[in-house]
Amino acid sequence: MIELKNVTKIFKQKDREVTALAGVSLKVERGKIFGVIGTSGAGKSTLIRCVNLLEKPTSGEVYIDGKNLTTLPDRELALERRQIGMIFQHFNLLSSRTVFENVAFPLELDRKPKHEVRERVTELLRLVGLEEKAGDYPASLSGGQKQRVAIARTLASSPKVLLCDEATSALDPGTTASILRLLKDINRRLHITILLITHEMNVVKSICHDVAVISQGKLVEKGPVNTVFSNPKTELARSFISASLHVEIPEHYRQRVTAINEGGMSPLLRLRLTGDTADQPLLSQAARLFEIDTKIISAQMDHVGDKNFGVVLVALSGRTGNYQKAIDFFIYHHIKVELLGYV
Ligand SMILES: Nc1ncnc2c1ncn2[C@@H]1O[C@H](COP(=O)(O)OP(=O)(O)OP(=O)(O)O)[C@@H](O)[C@H]1O
Repeated sequence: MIELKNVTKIFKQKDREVTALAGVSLKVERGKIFGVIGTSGAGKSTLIRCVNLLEKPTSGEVYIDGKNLTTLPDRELALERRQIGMIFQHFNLLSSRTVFENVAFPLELDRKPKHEVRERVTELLRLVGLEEKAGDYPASLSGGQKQRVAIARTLASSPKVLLCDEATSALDPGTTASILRLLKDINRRLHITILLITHEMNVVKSICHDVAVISQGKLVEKGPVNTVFSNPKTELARSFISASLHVEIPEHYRQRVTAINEGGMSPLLRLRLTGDTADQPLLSQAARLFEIDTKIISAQMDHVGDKNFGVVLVALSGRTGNYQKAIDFFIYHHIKVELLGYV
């Protein structure tokens, strides 16, 4: 449905060039939700803006539904763009228009008859759960409600593709979850293909089928979400996954932890479990094999599809001479181990 082939975007400034995208290729199958995740400046906005040619790629091709947009004359491109809806972090609503009038706007531009506009807008406001706000102005709405209006407005043109540019970044976690549920619902019910960009792995985890990780304008990793979560190949993907888990050293441990073992102290380890390691009872196996004890201090396990992953903070005790053997055992079984200090 969406295909980028070797897309490069170079911004030319007075004294230098910035390569925002360097040979990006990706394919989003019809009816799927595809997430692109990356840190600030990685090229996410440029990538999503290249899909509807708000930014013209310096080289490479962009296909929507099999049509190469990069070679279309402006008039045809304008027609194709109607099939591509877009929502933004800051909603971009028209403040002088009511909720109803905002959603009606694209239909009015299309010169649809009044009764058709009324019917369609009412239906869309029902879909996003805002029928009662039809006469209100954007200023009186919450962030989540504004984003619902923006979604309804973009759906008014019956797009085949929806591009979401950090659509939940300005929202609190509860509102984010409800907007993500709405996007998932739209994807399922209206069969709209969604490409979203985000810096939060939770967004990807909640609704995406596939994910790509972008760094310095390149896609460094991509695949089905459960494969990437269970077996991340790059350090960057791993760090996004851990950031979606909130495992902190508790304050009373933080105060006691020392960099050097002052004798008889317990190593404090952070264990990152992904893929098969998360399904195996490796902590108790290590305990039996090496006569050590593992005290769990903090932990969070999560799952995507049928794959588990998680982070566990443990303090080792027991047979002191076997600590390193236990750590080697974990590493051998593909657990990522960090020694945080001694307590
Ligand atoms: N119009 C422009 N002119 C020059 N450089 C630009 C322009 N737009 C983006 N860039 C540069 O391209 C790179 C990628 O920017 P982009 O906005 O795509 O990143 P991003 O991942 O969306 O970041 P953020 O999450 O902070 O929005 C950055 O180095 C940025 O400074």
